[in-house]
Amino acid sequence: MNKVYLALGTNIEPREQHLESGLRGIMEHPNITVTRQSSIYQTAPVGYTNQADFLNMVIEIETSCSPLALLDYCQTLEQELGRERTIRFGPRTIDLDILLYNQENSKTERLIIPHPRMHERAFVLIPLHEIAPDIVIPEQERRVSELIKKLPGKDIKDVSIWIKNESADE
Ligand SMILES: Nc1ncnc2c1ncn2[C@@H]1O[C@H](COP(=O)(O)OP(=O)(O)OP(=O)(O)O)[C@@H](O)[C@H]1O
Ligand SMILES: Nc1nc2c(c(=O)[nH]1)N=C(CO)CN2
Repeated sequence: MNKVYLALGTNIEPREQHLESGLRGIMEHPNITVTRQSSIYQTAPVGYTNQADFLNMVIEIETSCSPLALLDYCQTLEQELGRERTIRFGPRTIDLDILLYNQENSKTERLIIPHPRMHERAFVLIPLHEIAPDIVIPEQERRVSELIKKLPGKDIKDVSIWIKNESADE
């Protein structure tokens, strides 16, 4: 079995529903077991900043799928959930990124593992730290708990725990 970390993100309403649909899609795959999931975080947009805040989370899965099979499946789910690719780093109903695949280091045209921007993104490192603080990021050769300390204070302030509003579902 392979231990993999995935990042989920959405900034189009209804954001919680999109996150839940993405998570459900992952759970429904016969060869994937979700073993841990972080809290949901509300995060200010990074990169292209003229867009709504995101909800982000990170999950740990065990899977017999290859990295490329996993990428195919994530992209199919993104399509099914109505993601349109327009602006780079722009708004999306659901974004599913592969962060880590065991301790592998690989670069192909379609897939780079570890995800090339994960080590500098508070919206990835903070949820990842909640579920796997001691995991080492290959290439960086640093634990998540060390990388998080290098984040600028401003980036950390842009990430806060999202408290689910139960009454919003009624
Ligand atoms: N680790 C990875 N996880 C997901 N996609 C990846 C990865 N490495 C490379 N890619 C490639 O990146 C392409 C663009 O992905 P996507 O549209 O999700 O980017 P983005 O979400 O806008 O930006 P970012 O990758 O910075 O989160 C995908 O088509 C995929 O082939
Ligand atoms: N806060 C936040 N910002 C982003 C995100 C994201 O998931 N959360 N995803 C991006 C492209 O993948 C670009 N910027």
